[in-house]
Amino acid sequence: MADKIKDAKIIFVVGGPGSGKGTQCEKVVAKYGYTHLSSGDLLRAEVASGSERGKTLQAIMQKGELVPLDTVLDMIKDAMIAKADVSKGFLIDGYPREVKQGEEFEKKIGAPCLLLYIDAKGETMVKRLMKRGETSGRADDNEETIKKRLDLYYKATEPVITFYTSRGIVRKIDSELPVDEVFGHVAKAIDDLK
Ligand SMILES: Nc1ncnc2c1ncn2[C@@H]1O[C@H](COP(=O)(O)OP(=O)(O)O)[C@@H](O)[C@H]1O
Ligand SMILES: Nc1ncnc2c1ncn2[C@H]1C[C@H](O)[C@@H](COP(=O)(O)OP(=O)(O)O)O1
Ligand SMILES: [Mg+2]
Repeated sequence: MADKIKDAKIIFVVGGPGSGKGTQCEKVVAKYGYTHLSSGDLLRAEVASGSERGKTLQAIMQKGELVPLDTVLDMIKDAMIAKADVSKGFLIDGYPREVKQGEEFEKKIGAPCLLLYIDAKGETMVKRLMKRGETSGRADDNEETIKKRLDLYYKATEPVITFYTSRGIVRKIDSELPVDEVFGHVAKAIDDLK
C-alpha cells in the first residue's frame, strides 16, 4: 500500500467547519486533477447506504462529535488504494482532526508534503454554515451542532496545525477573501511544491 502511493503527493486540508475546505478542494481538482477525499463525505456516504454502521455514525455526527479514528482512517485508506494507480496527488479534506489521527495516518499510509490551513474567523464560519444549512440537508448544519463543532475544532484540531507547523509544511490561507482570491493563494502553495 505505502509503495503504491509513494509517488503521489499527499496534502492535508485542515480548517474549521465552514471555513471553505470543500470549496477550495473542488477548485484544486479542476485545475490540478488531484483526487479529493473528504472524510465527512466518505462518512455521509456510509450513512446514506443505510448500513448498521452508518446509523451509528449518523448519531455521532449529528452531535458534532468525532467518529472513531479507525473507522475514518480505514475509509480514507481504502479510497486511496482504489485510486493509487492513477492519482498524482491526494487532497485529504477534514483529516486529521486531532494529532493522533495524523500520527496514525503516517504510520499506515505515508507523510504529507503540505498542510493547507484554511483559516476563517469563528463568526464567519458560523454565518457560512447557517447559510449552507438552508440547502445542505446536513443534520449537523444547525445552530446547536455548529457551536459544538466549532468548540471541538479549537480544542482538538488547532493542535494539529501547531504539530505540523514545527515540521515546516503548513501554509496558512486567508479564507475571509472571495473564493477565487482564496484559490489564488491555494494554487500558489501547490505550485511551490514543484
Ligand atoms: N471564501 C469564501 N467566501 C464566501 N463564502 C465561502 C467561501 N468559501 C466557502 N464559502 C461558503 O461557505 C460554506 C462552507 O464552505 P465549505 O467549502 O462547505 O466548507 P467546509 O468544507 O470547510 O466545511 C459554503 O456554503 C461555501 O459556499
Ligand atoms: N477525520 C475525522 N475524524 C472523526 N470524525 C470525522 C472526521 N471527518 C469528519 N468527521 C465527522 C465529524 C464531523 O463533525 C462530521 C462532518 O465532517 P465534515 O464534512 O468534514 O465537516 P466540515 O466540512 O463542515 O468541516 O463528520
Ligand atoms: Mg467540507
